[in-house]
Amino acid sequence: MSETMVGTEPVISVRGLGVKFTLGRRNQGLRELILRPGRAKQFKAKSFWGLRDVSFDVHAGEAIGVVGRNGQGKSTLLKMVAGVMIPDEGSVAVTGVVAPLIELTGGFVDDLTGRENIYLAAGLRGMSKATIDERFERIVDFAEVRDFLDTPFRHYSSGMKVRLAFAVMSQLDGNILLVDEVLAVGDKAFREKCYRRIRELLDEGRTLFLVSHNDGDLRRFCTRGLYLREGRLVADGPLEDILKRYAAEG
Ligand SMILES: Nc1ncnc2c1ncn2[C@@H]1O[C@H](COP(=O)(O)OP(=O)(O)OP(=O)(O)O)[C@@H](O)[C@H]1O
Repeated sequence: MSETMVGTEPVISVRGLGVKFTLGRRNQGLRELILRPGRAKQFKAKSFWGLRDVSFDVHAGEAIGVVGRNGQGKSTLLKMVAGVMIPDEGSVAVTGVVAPLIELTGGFVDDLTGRENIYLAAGLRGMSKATIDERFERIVDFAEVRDFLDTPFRHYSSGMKVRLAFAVMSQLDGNILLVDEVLAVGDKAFREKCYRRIRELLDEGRTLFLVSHNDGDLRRFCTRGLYLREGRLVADGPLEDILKRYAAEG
């Protein structure tokens, strides 16, 4: 954290955050199910904490890399900051607006054209029609889908889908940028373009949360790291220290 941040209010404040998941676990194999159908409805619910006792503050302009092995709570943490999940314990306070570059194509509709999806996705995230009109060309240029604008989204290649979704989301005005593995998708040229766009957004003073398994991507943007293990925040500090610790334990 720089000297100027000391004393300023955090843009994200997470306190004692806990999220509990319940998995429906079938108690019988298929054989049992067929041979003894009367007992086929026996299930055992299994609960576990996806996140537990997580606390930290983030100040405006910080760029944070979130690391941890598969299934340790990284995406869940970003979803909590995005406000798309409700905590079972603790709290997440966010000042400002979040631009979530997570589950990118989630809000896109297969039957609508690229053009319609741009208006729908940006509109749903609070962008006015006038602003979308104004940024439309920029979005289309970035996504390189001009020839497919009036084609239904379902006919886009998977790379084209992600390109269009990233192009829309990265034009949102949110002061907090959440990026979850989108850089792992797409070809090299598109990744470079995403890097440039993220750098621009950072230079404008946005706050970044980046989940990645790629140390190069983390080092490129982030100065601070959060290390999650089994839903617990086991380390929070300078990115290099966090990467070292993760490498030693991972
Ligand atoms: N809605 C849900 N219901 C039940 N379990 C869930 C749900 N969402 C996540 N989980 C579980 O919570 C744990 C943490 O998941 P999460 O997606 O946050 O991990 P991650 O660290 O992002 O993993 P990866 O590196 O594989 O993307 C996993 O065991 C996952 O299966």
